[in-house]
Amino acid sequence: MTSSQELFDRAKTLMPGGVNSPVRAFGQVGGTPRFMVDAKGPYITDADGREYVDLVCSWGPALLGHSHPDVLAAVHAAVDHGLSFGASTPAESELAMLVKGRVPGVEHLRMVSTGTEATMTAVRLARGYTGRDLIVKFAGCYHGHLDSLLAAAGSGLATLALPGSAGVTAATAAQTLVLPYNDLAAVEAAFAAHGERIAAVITEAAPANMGVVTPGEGFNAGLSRITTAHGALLIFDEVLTGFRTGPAGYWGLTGAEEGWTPDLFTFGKVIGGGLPTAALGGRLDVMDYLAPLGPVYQAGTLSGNPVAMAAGVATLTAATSSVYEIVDARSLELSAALSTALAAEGVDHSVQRAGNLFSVAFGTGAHGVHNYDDAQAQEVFRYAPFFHSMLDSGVYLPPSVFEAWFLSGAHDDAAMNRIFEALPAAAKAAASATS
Ligand SMILES: Cc1ncc(COP(=O)(O)O)c(C=O)c1O
Ligand SMILES: N[C@H](C=O)CCC(=O)O
Repeated sequence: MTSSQELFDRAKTLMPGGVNSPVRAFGQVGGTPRFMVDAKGPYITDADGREYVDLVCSWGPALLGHSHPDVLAAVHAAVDHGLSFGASTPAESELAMLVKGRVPGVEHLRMVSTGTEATMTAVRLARGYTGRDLIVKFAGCYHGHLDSLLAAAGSGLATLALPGSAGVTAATAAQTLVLPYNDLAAVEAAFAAHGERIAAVITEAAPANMGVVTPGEGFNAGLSRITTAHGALLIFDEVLTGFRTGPAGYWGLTGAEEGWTPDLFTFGKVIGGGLPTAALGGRLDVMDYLAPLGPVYQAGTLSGNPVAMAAGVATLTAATSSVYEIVDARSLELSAALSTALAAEGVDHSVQRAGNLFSVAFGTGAHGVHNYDDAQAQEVFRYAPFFHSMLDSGVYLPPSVFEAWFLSGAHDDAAMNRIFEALPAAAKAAASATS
């Protein structure tokens, strides 16, 4: 009996499934979730003292690696002045200025505590601003666990093979139109049929919750064009991609060059540097529709928490162009090595990429994954033996084939070599998997 097993057995008597977020439960890969007690740089250590190269990075926030000295120092300094004031602080504006400096389309910003709160508020704001009721989302895109966006939601729902969530009323579900990803014709058709009722289209800037999917050439630009033409808003969910795929997120790699800007952005993960902070921001006239200036209500006891703000400011300050260069280069190296190892064992696969984000899909061949149907049609059964082989070799991957792999600026040669050495055995395990 390992410490993780003992801790998991105890947790199961205290919490549903023994976890506080479903993907942590190893439901798709089986076995005992590792209980973690320490994380530094590219490594994470479990309760049994086993150290792993971490390719989860807290599901994205640890862009700089774990326990970055600048972030820890900023947090310690903030803690010395108190944990929470329930009042405005200078650090909120410092973080907002850093965001605006990177993403000029963010004219005003509202801090919240989780990505879910950011997207939930963006949806309410879009409805309030436009006076319309329908929201368009794409199958396989995950935007957090708000009722209206849980249909065909990817992430943990994909992992558990759930089409949506119980507890969402039919009336709420009916106000969400779910369309296939990467299909602009379907978007045009939805607007032709319901254009005067659609408040917003929400999309992951680059989907990473059905595995990674590359937005097709012109797809995001097309969403911007169509929504603008119909007086609807485009909500660009950068909770996962924001400040990770580049200094200005995925928009910085696409919209900035193509000359379009979404009406609203949502951010999470990296913006809080590992503490619970997220945000929504965008057009001034839309954002100022929020209370106290406007009629759309939103609030939060811990919003703009001073310790979280300090972590966010320190993280964005330390995330210089050289950090992005490292993450981009490591991502290319690792996805190439992954593909080489799988090909050597004759495993049909595609490495799915969007900026520096990537994931693997099995049995998808030359076609790859372009939407949720493709993602669900893959040979999911090959991932569990692949995952456990990597885990046994000291590499901690996301415990679901539908999640992205995350690197950091701290993934040095030693960490990368450990991953490279683990790949051949894992590829062999994937090759011999049976459904
Ligand atoms: C694209 C995207 N949007 C929203 C969310 C929700 O964020 P949170 O888990 O902080 O509520 C997530 C991840 O969880 C995400 O990946
Ligand atoms: N896919 C999710 C976020 O990006 C995984 C994190 C979670 O829900 O626990």
